Amino acid sequence: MSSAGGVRFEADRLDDQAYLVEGDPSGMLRSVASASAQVRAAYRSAVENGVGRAGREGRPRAIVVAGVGASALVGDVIEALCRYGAPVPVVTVRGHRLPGWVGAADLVIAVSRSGRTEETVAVTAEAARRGCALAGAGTPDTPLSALVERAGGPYVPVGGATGVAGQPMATLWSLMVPPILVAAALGLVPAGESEFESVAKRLEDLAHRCRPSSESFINPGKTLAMELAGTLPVIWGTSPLAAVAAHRLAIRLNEDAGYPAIWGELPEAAHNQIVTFDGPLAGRDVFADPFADEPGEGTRLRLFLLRDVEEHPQVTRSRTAAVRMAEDRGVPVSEILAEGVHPLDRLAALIGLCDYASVYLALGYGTDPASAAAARELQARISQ
Ligand SMILES: O=P(O)(O)OC[C@H]1O[C@](O)(CO)[C@@H](O)[C@@H]1O
Repeated sequence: MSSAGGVRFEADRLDDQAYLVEGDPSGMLRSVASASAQVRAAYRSAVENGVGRAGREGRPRAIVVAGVGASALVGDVIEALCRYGAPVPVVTVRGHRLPGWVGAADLVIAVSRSGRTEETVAVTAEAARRGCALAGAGTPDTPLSALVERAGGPYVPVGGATGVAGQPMATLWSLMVPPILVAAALGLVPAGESEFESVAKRLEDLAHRCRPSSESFINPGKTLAMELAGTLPVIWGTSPLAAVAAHRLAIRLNEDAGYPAIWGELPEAAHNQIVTFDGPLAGRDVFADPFADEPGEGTRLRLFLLRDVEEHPQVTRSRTAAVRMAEDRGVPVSEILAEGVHPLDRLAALIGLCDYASVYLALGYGTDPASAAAARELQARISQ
């Protein structure tokens, strides 16, 4: 048993079927299980809504993806997919303003589940004023959809769902598939029906293995949640794409469980975050833990390596050395190896598992994974 902020993580809860329903009133576990359905539906909807027209006027000079939070990860995924093979730069803008260089030769893809997020709407409006080509994904009949449609761009509607199914964190795949298909229409990413079907199958398989009725000792989602519990997680990706999954896990932990997390990417993290293995938060209790049952129990640093089979050889050396160094210093390490040939398959393998782990972690702490109350409070405070 571990505790944080006076809230106990109770592993038993993860195998208590009644609690998994009661403790998750909005059905976040069901929304994670819907990932494969999201992929299939978003593929159909993107095709029906004409994402293919993005390629008709030739390639843009650059692609800018506008979004914040989970929606901004879509830009990071496209950037990671395009980084080494595509002749077009991809930049994600998480803020209110477009960089000065963006102009009429560029394509701006706006991503927002709500279609109303202040930053994303502001950037898209600025892009429209500068004459950029626009595309988008999110809720229809919103300020965002109006901007994209007025500019003649494809806008792929994402659900009309309310509750947890309407939350950006719960709809990553619905938001991600259409912009990737825009990049595919531009010849930048090899992704079509068969690739997305394979992603859907992988997510389906994970949903089966991580289902609530599968017990902790054979359930990889519950196992990962138990490894996360009581730690300050340092999550590293070993490739650009795996780093997006690391970022995704960190922000899911924040939003689902109110849990802190540090994420990074090798080789960069080997130049700075590795020093934390020698720091005051490593290898022993870091927060006084009034509920600890055993001496030595409490929150401490733990390294989570999200591994991609496509690692730079020097990253492989760096990772191997970092694991040894962590073990020498008493920092526990969990490694998750992404399976799959296509990069999207490997991304799905990592994100699919991490999404379950994050929700199970929240439930183990008795937290409603759909509340994200502080983020809403802040938005409400600044919108007045
Ligand atoms: O996709 P949207 O609706 O623009 O929301 C962006 C982000 O804002 C939040 O709703 C928090 O304010 C996050 O949950 C989400 O990832």
